[in-house]
Amino acid sequence: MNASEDSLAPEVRSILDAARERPGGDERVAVAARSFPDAVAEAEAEGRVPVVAEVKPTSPTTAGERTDDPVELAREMVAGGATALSVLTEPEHFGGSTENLRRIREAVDVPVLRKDFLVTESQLDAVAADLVLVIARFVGDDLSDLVSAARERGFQPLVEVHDRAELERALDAGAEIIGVNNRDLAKLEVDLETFESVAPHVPDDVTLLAESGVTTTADARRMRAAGADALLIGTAIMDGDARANTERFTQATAETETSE
Ligand SMILES: O=C(O)c1ccccc1NCC(=O)[C@H](O)[C@H](O)COP(=O)(O)O
Repeated sequence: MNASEDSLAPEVRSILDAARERPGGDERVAVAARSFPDAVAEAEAEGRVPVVAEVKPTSPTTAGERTDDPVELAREMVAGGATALSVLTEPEHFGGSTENLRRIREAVDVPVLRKDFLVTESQLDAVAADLVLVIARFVGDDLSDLVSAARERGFQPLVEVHDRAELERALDAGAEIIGVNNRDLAKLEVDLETFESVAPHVPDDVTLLAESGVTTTADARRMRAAGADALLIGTAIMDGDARANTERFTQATAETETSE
């Protein structure tokens, strides 16, 4: 365990330990990815807030588990105007699976992000997706190699950062799609100021996501005003009617006041 890992919340340590044990795929995947930047541009052109809606059955910070068909949930999110979907594939702590992702990607035509805690190159080969998450804090010095390995397979890597030092590492690794996670993996606390403090330092040609903690349309507008090209929203969409919830966020433009 290095110093940075030492400070992780116990739940996150457990996620990381499980990730290190998880096997990779048998064969190298080759993906013809649906372009995420193009999907973001299309949403903007149509007057929708670009939302990446997350199929997240449960999590260490959520009570209970949503057990309805993930494919139906995904279809509802797309019907609500989601620009892309994020699908948890982590099984032990988030109730996800690679099979969920495979079925969802087959059922929808928007880009699909594989949301997992990947730490080795072979884990990229477990399932095809349009985007794959690489968390700067979890992969340490392997960040550049994992970004390259993801691209070699056709994935669009989404590099997740939490502070400026991680942002610099992501940029050095050649990241073109970056997510600033408002959730601090050391304490599991969410603070939207995290995005606001990191976003001004992100170059304009990067597609920038605000991740975690967007629970109201006011939060959505706040993240957009701070420079988010897209919003990654899980809990607030999974809690109740996924289509109506997604619709509320995709219509949360600065001009539109929507009720919560
Ligand atoms: O969501 C959690 O409880 C969690 C706990 C520990 C590590 C990661 C966690 N979440 C992963 C995510 O990145 C979120 O699912 C995603 O950003 C959506 O967040 P939210 O809209 O706040 O559900």
